[in-house]
Amino acid sequence: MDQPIEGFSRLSKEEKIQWIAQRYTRHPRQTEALLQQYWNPDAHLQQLHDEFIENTLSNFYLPLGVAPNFLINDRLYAIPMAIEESSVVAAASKAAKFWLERGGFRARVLGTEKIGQVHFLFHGKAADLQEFIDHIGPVLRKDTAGITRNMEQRGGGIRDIALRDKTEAMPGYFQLHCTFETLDAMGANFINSCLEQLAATLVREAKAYPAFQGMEPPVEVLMSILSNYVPGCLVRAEVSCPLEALPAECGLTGEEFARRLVQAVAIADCEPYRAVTHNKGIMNGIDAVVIATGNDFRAVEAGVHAFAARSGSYRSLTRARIEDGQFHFWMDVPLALGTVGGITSLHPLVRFSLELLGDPGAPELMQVVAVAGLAQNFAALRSLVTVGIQKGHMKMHLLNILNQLGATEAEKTALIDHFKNDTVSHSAVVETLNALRSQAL
Ligand SMILES: CC(C)(COP(=O)([O-])OP(=O)([O-])OC[C@H]1O[C@@H](n2cnc3c(N)ncnc32)[C@H](O)[C@@H]1OP(=O)([O-])[O-])[C@@H](O)C(=O)NCCC(=O)NCCSC(=O)C[C@@](C)(O)CC(=O)[O-]
Ligand SMILES: NC(=O)C1=CN([C@@H]2O[C@H](COP(=O)(O)OP(=O)(O)OC[C@H]3O[C@@H](n4cnc5c(N)ncnc54)[C@H](O)[C@@H]3O)[C@@H](O)[C@H]2O)C=CC1
Repeated sequence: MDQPIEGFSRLSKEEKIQWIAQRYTRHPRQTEALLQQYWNPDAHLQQLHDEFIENTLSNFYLPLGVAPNFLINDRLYAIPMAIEESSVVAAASKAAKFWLERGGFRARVLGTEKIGQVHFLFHGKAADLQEFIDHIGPVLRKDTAGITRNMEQRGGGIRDIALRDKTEAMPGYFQLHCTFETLDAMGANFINSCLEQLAATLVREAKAYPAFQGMEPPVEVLMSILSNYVPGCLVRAEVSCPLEALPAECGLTGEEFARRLVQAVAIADCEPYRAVTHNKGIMNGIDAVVIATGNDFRAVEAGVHAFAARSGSYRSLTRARIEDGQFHFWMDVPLALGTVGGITSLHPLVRFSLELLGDPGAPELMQVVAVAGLAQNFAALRSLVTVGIQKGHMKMHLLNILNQLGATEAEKTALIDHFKNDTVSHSAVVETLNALRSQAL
């Protein structure tokens, strides 16, 4: 019977690789060579990357691309994008060019409020609890002063601490629902440190509170954790142009093109099956920049999709309308991002990405990321309501297919030329490559 391993975390990286390769792979020597092939030759740099996570075996390459020509609030950006999917960077680049010629993107931060909660049980009267929380308010602030001092000096800190009664959802369940300002930090560690101190103060003061004597325990804290749902940490990205400035594509007038875009967004707003893919396309843009700048894309994804469902059904993140001869297209999206903290100062390519963006603060990065998402959605919808997604997407995917087939550089050049005017499909590429190879025999 397969045996588990004890003390894996204490093995050296080489020992970990050896055990994994021998235990789980068909050709252990080749596995070891493969994992070592992806190590960086600079041992110091490799150690830095090893230490980002636990049980590191190797590095996992993700392409880092760039989309130039993004005019955002009258400033030109080249946006770094880390993503494995073909056509995403091309689509963003094409959308950037399109709107560059039409006044560019506008973006503005609507709020930067972060959320954290202490989840606890209390089985007395809610009114008594509210009186108690009001009573210990100054102590809650005093006990967290050591944690919040520097953040407050920067203008941030704990904004509010409020009792929330959740007993209708679960007997005895109450929250300290807290709001924070964390400036250029995403703030998870700062918020969680504050919450754990608030919880300790809550328990300590409840035990000493006269009205709670005899309650054992008066308060039971279950969890102290930030929320990744941040509807108050919101940024708006938008574009607009006169209908006549829209391209007459595929025989459509600019107005007909705009109408189809508005209808495509309306479908994503009323049909969840479409909304999920519509928003996935937006996240192609958002995640690529979030990853390139060393931010936590899991936190962003969870919060954005919760926001898309805030009405009670899952809907489009973007909006579109035609008004007074103008096409308007925009998105409000919650983004808790950091330009300090996490790995933002550690990872050399993250530092490159932030430098590429002009070393923005978190509010400016929020705007760039939101614009990348809006641009991605525009590019996808522009294809979907005209020539279809496959023409462009598969044109970009062609190289992946040719690499899968082991095409030579000469064969790649010939087939890229061949498919300039034909829609790429895997079977068509195989047939064309085989015909080319049989001619060469
Ligand atoms: C793919 C394109 C851009 C081709 O578009 P095209 O018209 O064939 O490209 P082009 O050769 O005319 O070039 C126009 C511009 O596109 C960009 N571009 C063009 N080619 C490249 C390239 N090789 N490398 C870098 N950039 C490229 C670049 O900006 C270029 O300008 P230039 O640099 O020449 O001055 C277009 O068809 C497009 O935007 N399609 C949409 C593709 C897309 O949305 N991809 C996302 C993945 S599909 C998905 O997951 C999302 C989706 C669709 O499911 C979301 C949804 O359902 O809503
Ligand atoms: N559920 C979640 O989203 C969770 C995420 N994380 C991780 O937490 C990390 C982010 O945590 P943070 O507290 O943001 O990072 P952090 O703790 O690494 O750094 C933030 C600190 O930077 C300092 N700082 C310096 N200049 C600042 C400025 N201008 N503005 C604000 N702070 C400044 C402050 O001391 C601040 O507390 C991410 O890597 C994330 O993956 C951790 C736990 C949970």
